[in-house]
Formats: sequence, structure tokens, C-alpha cells
Amino acid sequence: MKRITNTLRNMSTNKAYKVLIAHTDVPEEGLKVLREKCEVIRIVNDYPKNRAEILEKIKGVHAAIWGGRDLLNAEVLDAAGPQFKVVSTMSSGINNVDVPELKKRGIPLGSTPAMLVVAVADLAVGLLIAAARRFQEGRRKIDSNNWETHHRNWMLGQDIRDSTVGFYGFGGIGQAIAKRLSGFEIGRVLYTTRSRVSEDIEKKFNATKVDFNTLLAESDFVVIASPLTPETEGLFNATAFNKMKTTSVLVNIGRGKIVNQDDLYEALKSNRIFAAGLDVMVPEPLRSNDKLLALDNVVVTPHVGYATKRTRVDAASLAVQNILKGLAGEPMPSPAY
Ligand SMILES: O=C(O)C(=O)CO
Repeated sequence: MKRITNTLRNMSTNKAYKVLIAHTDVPEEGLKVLREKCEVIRIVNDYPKNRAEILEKIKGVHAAIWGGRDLLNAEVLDAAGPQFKVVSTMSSGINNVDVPELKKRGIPLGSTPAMLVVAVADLAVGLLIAAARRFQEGRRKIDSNNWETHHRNWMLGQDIRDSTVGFYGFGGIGQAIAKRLSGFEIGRVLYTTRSRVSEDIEKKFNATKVDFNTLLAESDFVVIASPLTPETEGLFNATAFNKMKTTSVLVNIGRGKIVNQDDLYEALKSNRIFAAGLDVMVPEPLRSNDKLLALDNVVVTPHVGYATKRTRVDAASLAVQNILKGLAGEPMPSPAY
């Protein structure tokens, strides 16, 4: 019966597998190869309306590219059915996927961190400079006709040159940020990770592994470039901020929940730390009346670290390779686990 069904499908489309693209924003340029080999099903609704459409269209498909931010969980997998074989995100973070559920069902998961490194690192450097040099406050001064021209000690920011930059998480993205910052003549790099990076990498970036408290106490810039895990959730709280320099700048391009945002608000408001640059926050989207936005010393971007055209096409292309290999029962080029 199964063979007859497959033969019928082959006769109508000549393609044995159906793949759902579970987000509207996946660029067609990245899907060319997939279209040659599989029947591609796209959705038309955006988050959060897409949920019902996904649950309907995923029925009977063999794979999915999970490009959005909504949760891939048992509900979705049940709706797909037992023929569902493989899934790939187009992201570095996989916190929108119920990994234990996928593992339980023996479904491989791909992700695309290598494709996002450059765009996220570029944005992180942008946020670091914007926070250190008070872009948000400066813009507000102009908007409110408070641009002072009569003294030169006005709006002084933090120097990047000769600074100590501390990375919480020092994988591909952290290292790409360090590489870019080396052009700004930073002094040294500290990093906190579970395991030490290679000696070559340490040498390349003049980087030293330190414990969390040392990272907080000695860094002029603290960059969060780690995934959200039970271990990292809420780690940057009042206790952590109280250990940081009053001149320090926090940058977060990891996940919003790694930071206790109420505590961050207090630390920024009381000038316990100098400033923050955030691409990720809680909730997303952040409401326009959020108290954080009233502060002068925080620069926010709406989680757009990955958002360049090339990055999206590259991520889609790699997700497609993950899917095709997974469907063939072969190892993916970029497995998430
Ligand atoms: O890929 C991800 O997980 C991102 O959040 C990029 O900004």
C-alpha cells in the first residue's frame, strides 16, 4: 500500500518527499535545490497566526524548515505524523524547539549557526559602540533641543581602545566579535565557557579563560554570546551587575532570558553599570511602553542579528542541505545535536 501511495505521488509530482517551510520569510533563492528534489509547501500567514496553518499543512510531510520563532513541539510532530523524518532551523539558537521531544522520536535536528556568525557579530559591535558612545541619549538630546555646544566634556563615552572585553560564551559568534574588535585596538579578551577553547584561538585573540566573577569584575565590556539553557537563564541578575565596573557596558546578542531584565533596568537606572546594548530581550516584541525604553543608557534593536539578505539566503541553503541529508538518512552538514 505504501509503495502504491509513493508511486502515485511520484506520478503526480515526481518527488518522493514533501517539505514544509514553516515560516513566510524564508527566501526562495535558498530553496532552489530543495524545489528540484522535493515538493515544497509554503505557508502564507505570519507569526502568530501561522500556528493553525502549520498544524494543517504539516500533515503528511516528511521534513520541515523551522524558520520562525514559534515552538516546534509534540503538538506539531503529532500533527505531522509518523512519516516525519527531519527538521532544520535557520538559526543559531534552538530554544524554539522541544529538543527532548525530537530526540525521543529519533528525529534529527539541524541548525545553521555558521551562517549567522558574521551578521550577528557585526550587529554586536554596532551595539557595543552605540551603547559605549551613548547613541540613544545623543539622539534624545537632539530631539529635545538639548544639544549643548558650549562645552567639550559633554556626552563623554567609554573608550574601546585598550579595553578588556569579556565574553560570556566564546564560540563562533563570540570569536567573530573579538576578531572585529581587534581592529579597535582592544587590550585583552577574557572569556567564560564550560570548556577551554584551543590554545591557537586563545593566542589569536589574546584571550584568557576566567571564572564568571572575574569576567564580571575585570571587563570593560561584557558580551553575552551564549545560548539560553537552564544554566544560563537569569544568570545576569543584580548579584552579577553588582560585580561589574560602574563604567562597564553590557551587550546581549544571545537570548533575552539570560538577563534578569528587571535587575538590568535597576542597574542601568542607578548607573550601577554604564550602559547596555541589546538585540534580544523579554518579551519579544518588546512593548513600546516598556520601562527599559525610557532609559537613556540602553540601545535596543528588535532581534535582527541575523537580518541581512545574504545571511538569510545562506541559512536557508544550509537548512536545505540539512534536510536533504536527513531525508537520505545521512549525517547533516550542520547538526544541532
Ligand atoms: O540565530 C539565532 O538564534 C539568532 O537569534 C540570530 O540573531
